[in-house]
Amino acid sequence: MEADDNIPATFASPACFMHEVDPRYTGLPGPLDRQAWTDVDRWRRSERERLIAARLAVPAEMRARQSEAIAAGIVAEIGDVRGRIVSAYWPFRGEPDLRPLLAEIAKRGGRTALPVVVEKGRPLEFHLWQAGDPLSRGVWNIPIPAERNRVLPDIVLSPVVGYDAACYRLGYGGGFFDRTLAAMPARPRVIGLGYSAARLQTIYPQLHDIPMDLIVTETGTVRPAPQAEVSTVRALT
Ligand SMILES: Nc1nc2c(c(=O)[nH]1)N(C=O)[C@@H](CNc1ccc(C(=O)N[C@@H](CCC(=O)O)C(=O)O)cc1)CN2
Ligand SMILES: Nc1ncnc2c1ncn2[C@@H]1O[C@H](COP(=O)(O)OP(=O)(O)OP(=O)(O)O)[C@@H](O)[C@H]1O
Repeated sequence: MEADDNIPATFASPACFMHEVDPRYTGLPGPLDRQAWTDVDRWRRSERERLIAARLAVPAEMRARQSEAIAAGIVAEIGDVRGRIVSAYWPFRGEPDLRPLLAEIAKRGGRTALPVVVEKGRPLEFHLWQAGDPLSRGVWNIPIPAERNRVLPDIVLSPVVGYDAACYRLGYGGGFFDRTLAAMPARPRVIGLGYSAARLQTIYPQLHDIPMDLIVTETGTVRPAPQAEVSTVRALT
């Protein structure tokens, strides 16, 4: 087109200032901290292995007692469950066994569900399941409800491999719970749970990590400490 001949040469879009943004907010590792994220990844991998091996080394009957104490802590936290949907999980690799709690919730008029891996890299689904309902094998052979009654739980019980004082959760490394919570239309109450021996100074949270509302262990309940910013605002008003 001839009119274009008079337009001075310019860029098709504004210059990109991405290089001036903290790389963590672009979702891309920048050259300076790529090494740091690699280190965190490597550290997470070895901590997962260490913590899973440590809990599997605890005698089964001690783990069973700890599971009971954790279940009691959860009951105290969730209160009246009538008409509510609580999701838990089918335990593996030494996780606390909350199956008796699921039965208790059903007895108290709540509904219970299990997480289902649809595909690696995708959010989990939650399908209704209660004691006695048939199970089938899902991805990684994890037992899942045989019938597909998809629900959105009000309360999600999320087993931790490790946790920290800010209630961040270290899981198995699939990113499933983070992806799931990020994709849910309404945020459920998220209760992390695990053994107190799984406590870490920090999990080095990354932008995708979503903290739990609280963590229940066999020795008590951990709530995130109030943020420094929040107390500053309070102090000013
Ligand atoms: N009991 C229980 N069920 C659960 C979870 C959980 O934490 N506990 N999940 C919570 O998210 C989901 C499953 N998450 C999982 C994440 C990773 C692996 C796993 O074995 N990963 C392999 C790597 C596999 C691969 O990369 O191909 C591994 O760690 O070796 C298993 C389950 C849903 N069900
Ligand atoms: N909301 C998200 N969107 C895209 N990718 C995500 C999201 N959340 C997590 N991931 C990816 O998943 C990977 C594993 O995350 P992370 O190490 O936090 O797993 P985890 O919480 O220990 O595992 P899990 O929840 O399966 O037990 C990360 O590399 C991250 O990039």
